Amino acid sequence: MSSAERRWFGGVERLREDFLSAAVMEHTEVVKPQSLQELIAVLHRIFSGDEVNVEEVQSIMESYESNPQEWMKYAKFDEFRYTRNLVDEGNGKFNLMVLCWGEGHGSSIHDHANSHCFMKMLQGQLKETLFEWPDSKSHGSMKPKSQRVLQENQCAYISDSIGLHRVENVSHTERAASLHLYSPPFQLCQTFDQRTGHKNTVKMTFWSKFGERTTFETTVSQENN
Ligand SMILES: N[C@@H](CS(=O)O)C(=O)O
Ligand SMILES: [Fe+2]
Repeated sequence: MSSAERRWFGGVERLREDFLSAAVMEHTEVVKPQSLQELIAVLHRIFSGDEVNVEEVQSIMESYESNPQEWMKYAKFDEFRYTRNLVDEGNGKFNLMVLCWGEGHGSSIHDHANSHCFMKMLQGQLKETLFEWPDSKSHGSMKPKSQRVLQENQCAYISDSIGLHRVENVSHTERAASLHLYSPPFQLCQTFDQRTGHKNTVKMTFWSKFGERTTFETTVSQENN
């Protein structure tokens, strides 16, 4: 590409960014991000204020059409459990990450530390099972409230007021990848024993940050899977 062409493309990109910013500010909500980079730019704009419009975030994340080339550098799988790979720190307002689920990998039943949690499928399918918060008096097992299979490009939402969930890649042949946004960001969550309802606080760690594998010391305490 010549430098003149580069300038031209740069100009077009800026125009598109201005358009997206204006659309988001006016809540026209018809913005379809054309790339992961553009999705991140729109999310920064949406989260620049103090309020979170759940439907708006959900619909924008859903309208991004997953393109593996754009998120491949974050998709680092482990043989034994699902991995959490940080993509963007959202100016301190949110964490955006790619979660990589090998065949049969799943999370424990957990909460989301009072944050909003958006979960968009990038590849494959994930089964989400919802649970009620266990009653402190009843010592019995936790019964599933509902279950659904999330399909490619779908974006689900959960928060502690909706309940708890377990997420699983039940496929024996296909891996899965999902894009998660948490606002505000958090590092600790609670996991629950399905048989007793007993809970534990666990630290959530990153397998990689910005496409670079994090060191052993910071990943050793991952326990939510
Ligand atoms: N909330 C989980 C992933 S999931 O099972 O929704 C996490 O951040 O590790
Ligand atoms: Fe979760």
